Amino acid sequence: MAEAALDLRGLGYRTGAAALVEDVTFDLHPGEVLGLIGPNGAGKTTLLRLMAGLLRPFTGEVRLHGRPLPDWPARERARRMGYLPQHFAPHWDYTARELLRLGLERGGSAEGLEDVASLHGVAGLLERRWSSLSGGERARVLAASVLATRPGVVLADEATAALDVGQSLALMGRLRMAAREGAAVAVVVHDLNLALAGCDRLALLHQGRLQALETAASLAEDARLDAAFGVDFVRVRTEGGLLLTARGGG
Ligand SMILES: Nc1ncnc2c1ncn2[C@@H]1O[C@H](COP(=O)(O)OP(=O)(O)OP(=O)(O)O)[C@@H](O)[C@H]1O
Repeated sequence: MAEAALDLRGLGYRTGAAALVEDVTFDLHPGEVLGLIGPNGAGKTTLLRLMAGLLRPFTGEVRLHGRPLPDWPARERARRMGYLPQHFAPHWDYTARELLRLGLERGGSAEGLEDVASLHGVAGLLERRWSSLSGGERARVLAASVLATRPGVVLADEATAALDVGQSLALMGRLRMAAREGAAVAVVVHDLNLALAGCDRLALLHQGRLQALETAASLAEDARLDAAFGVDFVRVRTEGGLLLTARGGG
């Protein structure tokens, strides 16, 4: 496998006495889409923010292309990493065009704005102000402004949460496209079937700890999934792979 784009070693984070992330170690490789899954409060957002360098770990470290994150000049790091937050509110009521332009400038990209908008399915929204966009439209514009710069590492926190099923699949497709072009992608996904369909490997977090890190197909069969979510999953075999459906709380 290619050299890691991001490597996490013994990563830990706490507030007061509570450990939000504990002893997490894994590599994220160019060309892969890694899904971060786990129940509410498992530590997925905290882990993603540690990976993005937005939080400083209490233990361990994150390295980007072999170099510790704090050693990267902020601008260089921002150019190499695209971060899609769970919640985003711009400081100003920008139009989608302005947000896309800001994204392209931040990434030092020479790509044409109209081309990028078409590629990401937001050409029809360019003149709309942020305040006028629906939740799903905002998510699409935000994703476009981050992916437009073709960052080498893409970290997306529940980027599909506000999207309908078609748009969710389309966004997962764009993350896949970024990976094919060489990006290392980590995405927090709540919809397990979307995660199974769209990710190469899945990292299962529970109570701040990495419970499993396996191929999506393998984790789908793993009883640790049921244990983490407190659910007996029914596994339905289809031509496209396993589908998970929940039987009820344990
Ligand atoms: N600043 C903070 N102070 C105290 N506790 C926090 C803080 N930030 C997060 N937590 C707690 O840490 C745990 C992990 O939070 P995190 O947002 O990382 O979980 P998550 O897996 O992303 O959850 P969800 O699926 O609900 O979005 C939660 O119990 C949360 O309440």
